[in-house]
Amino acid sequence: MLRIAVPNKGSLSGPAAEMLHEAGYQQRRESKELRIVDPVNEVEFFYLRPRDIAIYVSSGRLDIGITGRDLLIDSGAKAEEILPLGFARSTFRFAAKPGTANDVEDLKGKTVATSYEGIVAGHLADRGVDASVVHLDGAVETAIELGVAEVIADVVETGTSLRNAGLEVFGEPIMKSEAVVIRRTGADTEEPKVQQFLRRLQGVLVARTYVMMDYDCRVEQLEKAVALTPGLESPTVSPLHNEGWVAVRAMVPAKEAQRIMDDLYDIGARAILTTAIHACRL
Ligand SMILES: Nc1ncnc2c1ncn2[C@@H]1O[C@H](COP(=O)(O)OP(=O)(O)OP(=O)(O)O)[C@@H](O)[C@H]1O
Ligand SMILES: O=P(O)(O)OC[C@H]1O[C@H](OP(=O)(O)OP(=O)(O)O)[C@H](O)[C@@H]1O
Ligand SMILES: [Mg+2]
Repeated sequence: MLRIAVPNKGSLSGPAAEMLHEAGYQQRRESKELRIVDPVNEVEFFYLRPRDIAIYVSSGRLDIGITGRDLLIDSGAKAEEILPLGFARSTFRFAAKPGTANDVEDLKGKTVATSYEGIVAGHLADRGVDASVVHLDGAVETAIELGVAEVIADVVETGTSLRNAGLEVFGEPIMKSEAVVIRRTGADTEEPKVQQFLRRLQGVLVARTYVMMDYDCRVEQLEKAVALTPGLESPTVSPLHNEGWVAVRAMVPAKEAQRIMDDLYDIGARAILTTAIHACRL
C-alpha cells in the first residue's frame, strides 16, 4: 500500500485534497481525521502539518508527500521534488519599511524576522552577508512595527499583507514556490505504484489546463485550421456528410481557447465548440 502525506491545515490543505479527490482518491470526511485508508486504490493517506511532511518523507516511513517547495527547502530534509502541482503559488521575498534597504548586501548587521530560517540563513550565507535571523511562527509583517527586526523575509502572494503593514519588497525574489509532490532523495520513482499516482495527478493537471475543441471547416482551410489547433499528437479529422467539409477535434490550452475560436472563425470554421476534459491519461 502506498503511504502518502497530505497537508492537514493552511493554504495547501484544501487544494491538495481537492486534487486528490479529482484524481479518484478517497479523502477524509472531516478535518479531525489524521489518517484514512483508500482500499480500492491501495493508498493510505496521513494528514500532517505541511512543515513536517518533508521530514516524514525523508525518513522513508512515508513514500510520497505533498508540500510547498519553500517548506521542502526550508526543512533541509533529504527529499526531492518530483512533480510541481501548480497551486499555492507564491514568491519568497525580503521586505522592510521604504528606505531601509535596496539589496541583500544592505542586510549586513541587521536582524531579519522569518518563519523560514533555513531558506533565509542559506541565502545570506551564499552571499556572504552577516545578519541575524530571528524565528517567528507567523504574522511576521508585524515584527518591524514592534521592533523585533528591521527586515522580514516572508511568503508574498497578492502583496496585501505587506501593504497593510506599510512594507515594501526589495532585492531579487529569494525563491518561487508552489505545491509539489516529494519523494525521499534517491528513492525509486519508477516504482509502478508511484508512477500510477503521478500519472493520475498529471491527468488532473492536464484536465485543468486543456479543453477539447471541435469545429467544422472546408477542406481548403484544413491546413490553416490545423496550424491553429495542432493538438498534442495531431488533431482527429473526420469527413462530414456534406462534401468538401471536415470535422476537426483537438485539445487546446484553456487560456487560449477564446483567441483560437476567433482565429478559426476568421478563416471560415463554423460550429466551433469547446468542452471540459474531466480526466485524462496522456
Ligand atoms: N497567501 C498565500 N498564498 C499562496 N501560498 C501560500 C500563502 N500562504 C502560505 N502559502 C504557502 O503555503 C505553504 C505554507 O504552509 P502553511 O501551513 O504555513 O500555510 P499557511 O496558509 O501559511 O497556514 P497558517 O494558517 O498555518 O499560517 C507554503 O508553501 C507557502 O508558500
Ligand atoms: O501577499 P498576501 O496575499 O497578503 O499573502 C501572503 C501572506 O499570507 C501568509 O500569511 P498567513 O495568512 O498564512 O498568516 P501567517 O503569516 O500567520 O502564516 C503569508 O505568511 C503572508 O503573510
Ligand atoms: Mg502562514
